[in-house]
Formats: sequence, C-alpha cells, structure tokens
Amino acid sequence: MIRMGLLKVLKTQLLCHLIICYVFLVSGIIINLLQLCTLPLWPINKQLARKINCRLGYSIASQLVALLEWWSGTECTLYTDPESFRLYGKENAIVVLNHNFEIDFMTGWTFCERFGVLGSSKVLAKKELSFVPVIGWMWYFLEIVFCKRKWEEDRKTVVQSLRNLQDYPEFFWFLLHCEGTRFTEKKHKISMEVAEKKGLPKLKYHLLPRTKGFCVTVQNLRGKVTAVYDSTLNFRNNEMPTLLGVLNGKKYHADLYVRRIPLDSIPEDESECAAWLHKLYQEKDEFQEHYRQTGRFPGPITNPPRRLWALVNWLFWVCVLVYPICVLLLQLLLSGSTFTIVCTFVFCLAVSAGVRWMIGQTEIDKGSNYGVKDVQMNNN
Ligand SMILES: CCCCC/C=C\C/C=C\CCCCCCCC(=O)SCCNC(=O)CCNC(=O)[C@H](O)C(C)(C)COP(=O)(O)OP(=O)(O)OC[C@H]1O[C@@H](n2cnc3c(N)ncnc32)[C@H](O)[C@@H]1OP(=O)(O)O
Ligand SMILES: CCCCCCCCCCCCCCCCCC(=O)OC[C@@H](O)COP(=O)(O)O
Repeated sequence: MIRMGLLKVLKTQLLCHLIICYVFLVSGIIINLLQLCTLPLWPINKQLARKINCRLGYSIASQLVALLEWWSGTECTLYTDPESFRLYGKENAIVVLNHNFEIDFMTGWTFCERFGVLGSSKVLAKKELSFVPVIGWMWYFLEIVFCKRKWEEDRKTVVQSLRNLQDYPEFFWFLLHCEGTRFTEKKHKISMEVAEKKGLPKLKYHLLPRTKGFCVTVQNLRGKVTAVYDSTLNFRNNEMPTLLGVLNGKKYHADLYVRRIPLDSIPEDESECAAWLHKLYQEKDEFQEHYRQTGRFPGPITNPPRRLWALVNWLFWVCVLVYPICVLLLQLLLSGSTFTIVCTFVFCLAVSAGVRWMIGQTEIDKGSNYGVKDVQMNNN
C-alpha cells in the first residue's frame, strides 16, 4: 500500500518528468538522424528503406505508448466482434476515428502497438504537425500524408501521397479524423448550422464530417486496403485525459468500439461515398449515445493484452541516455565556472520550454480555428 502511494507521488515529480522528456527528445533526435541516414538507400532499395524506417518510427512512437500503458497504467478496452479481431494487424485498413480527446493519438497508437502495426501506422495529418520536432520529422520518413485543410491546395499532394502507398511493404492502418479538427462546443454549434443548411440530420457528439479526404482515400487505396475500421473512442466516467495527466501518472480508462466494414461495400461514386460517410457518422453518434446511457459500447469485449516491446524499447533508451547526462551535469557542477553553470541552466530552461510547446500541440484549448474561421469567411 505504502509502496503504491510512494510510486504515485514519484510519478508527479518534476525531476521524473524532466528525465522522461529528456530521454524522449534525445532518443528522438538520434532516431531522426538515423532516418536521415536512410535517404541514400531510397533510390537503391526503397522497400528496405521503408522497413528500416518503420522500425525506427516504432522506437519513437512506442515511448508514448509505454508512457500511457506502463507509466500511467491507462486501461485500453476494445469492443469488437471476434471474427474481425482475427484480421486486425493482418491487413491494410482505413481507420475512421472521432476526434474529441487530447490523447486520442496516443490511444490509437496503443492499439496499433498491440496489433503490430505501430511503426507503419499512417494518418492524414494537418501540415502544422510536420514541424513538430521528433514526431513531425519522423513522419516525413514514414510517408505520412499532410494536408493544409484547403482542398484546392491539398487535392494534388494528397492524391499523390496516397498513390505512393500502393506498394507499401508492411501492413498499415491509415487514420482519418474526418471531422478535421477536435470537438469543441463552439465548433459543434457552427458545424450543426452547416448540417442544417445541407439538410443533414444533426449530430450530438460529432462535428459534421468532411467527406473529400475520406472519398479520395478510399478511391486511391482501393486494391491495397481491404477494410474500413469504423472506430469510436470514449473514456469512462467522463474522463477528459491530457498528456500532462498521463505524464503525472494519472490512470485513465479508454473504451474503443471497432466495426470492420469491407472496403468493397463502400460506393465508388463520390457523392454516394460522401452520403455513406454522413450515414456512418449518424451511426457513430448513436454508439456514443448508447455509451452515455449504459457506460459501454455494444458488442463483446475482445481485449488484446499490452506487450512488453514498448517497455523494453523505453528502458533501453533510459539506460543508454540517463548515465551520460548525470556524468555531464556532475562535471559541469564540479567545473566551478558560474558562466558554464548559468549557460547550462538557461539551455535546460529553453529545452523545457520547447517540450512544453510540443505538449501544447496536443491541447484542445490551444487548437486551431479550423471549422470556425472558414464558415465565418463563407458567410462574409
Ligand atoms: C483503431 C485505433 C486507431 C488506429 C490509429 C491508426 C493510426 C495512428 C496514426 C497516427 C496517430 C497520430 C495521430 C495524429 C493525428 C493528427 C490528425 C490531424 O491532424 S486531423 C486534421 C487533419 N486531417 C483532416 O482534416 C482529415 C479530414 N479532413 C478531410 O478529409 C478534408 O476533406 C480535407 C482533405 C482536409 C479538405 O478539407 P477542406 O476543409 O478544405 O475541404 P472539404 O471539402 O472537405 O470541406 C468543406 C466541406 O465541409 C463542409 N463543412 C462541414 N463543416 C464545416 C464547417 N464547420 N465549416 C465549413 N465547412 C464545413 C462544407 O460545407 C463543405 O461541404 P461540401 O463538400 O459539400 O462543399
Ligand atoms: C515518453 C514520452 C515523453 C513525452 C514528452 C513530451 C512529448 C511531446 C509529444 C508531442 C507530440 C506531438 C504530436 C502531436 C499529435 C497531436 C495530434 C492532434 O491531436 O492534432 C490535432 C489535430 O488533429 C487537429 O488540430 P486542431 O484543428 O484541433 O487544432
């Protein structure tokens, strides 16, 4: 009991957070550099370069998974039917996921890890994320598809990036947050005004999905991808998880409901495909209503257990990187030079501010104006 309490207190200590962030940042930059070294390999053996980058990408992303699974002890429960379960991780899929939570990317990654597709997981991500050190840089080498969320500018690049995935050598899940931005009350209100204008039924728990990205993804990955995984995520007891909470060791309870829909059953025609997606979001809304009323999603629970790999990778980087920094700091302190000590202190502060900025990228309060601004412009 006392040991558990001590551990809980330890997880809230700034020093622990600094060590975790230091390991993440330094290992991440080392891996980014290794990824850079694979560049000359691309023209010679593209498939090998891709496979190496998947492993390197795994080594970064799985640190956040380990933080969620092992540090915060967050429980990730999967609601899905056993027949579909057998196929997860053994085929390429498009994942359609709601976008309500600051850590939904970490929860998504956790399921990817458990099914062995973490290194190769893909997403249609906003361009701003490509500038985030470590993760954004890693994504260049993993052929993540970036968009500016302006269809006229995106169409060409998105289509080309999707086509490039036709010969991808590993099984991948391609994530689409069709709502295009995270849920806020303001964005919801505006988006429901758009729904009303379009004569579409209102959604209670989702923003109106943007259909262009989905239709173009289905179109360009046909033949490569076999299914759409309609995924609906929620957290028990109205938890609103944050990355800072996870870093402080707070345990959350994620519930994910996944339905496997064969890609063949999705209409090829663009307007039919868009209508199909709107219907899907109406169903997703019903699942969320069911969750609110009963505290669970429909269907059986088929849980993949957490695996040791993410933890092993994390401990490896801790062992490699913590000892040298301790020696370095000790040498600096013993040097007796006030100037050097002050410089080191300022450098550490600057790095901490950088990491805080990175964490800020996950915070909904600091989110974009997308879904607010464009409607106002359309109305002007
Ligand atoms: C199983 C577990 C999970 C597994 C996880 C798997 C993989 C994990 C991998 C990685 C994890 C990391 C996660 C990182 C997450 C980062 C995610 C993001 O960055 S989300 C933001 C970027 N992505 C997207 O936006 C994708 C969805 N968007 C689209 O597809 C868009 O179509 C687009 C391609 C971006 C283009 O957008 P644009 O706005 O320019 O054009 P649209 O034509 O789509 O939109 C206009 C259209 O929408 C109507 N509409 C609806 N609401 C509004 C509104 N509020 N304001 C204005 N307009 C709105 C509008 O009427 C137009 O309608 P129409 O099409 O009829 O003209
Ligand atoms: C071991 C781990 C140590 C942790 C140390 C700190 C790590 C910092 C990690 C930063 C991670 C940055 C990746 C951010 C991914 C966020 C995905 C996301 O949710 O983006 C939002 C967009 O979809 C929509 O944006 P909005 O229009 O809502 O605005």
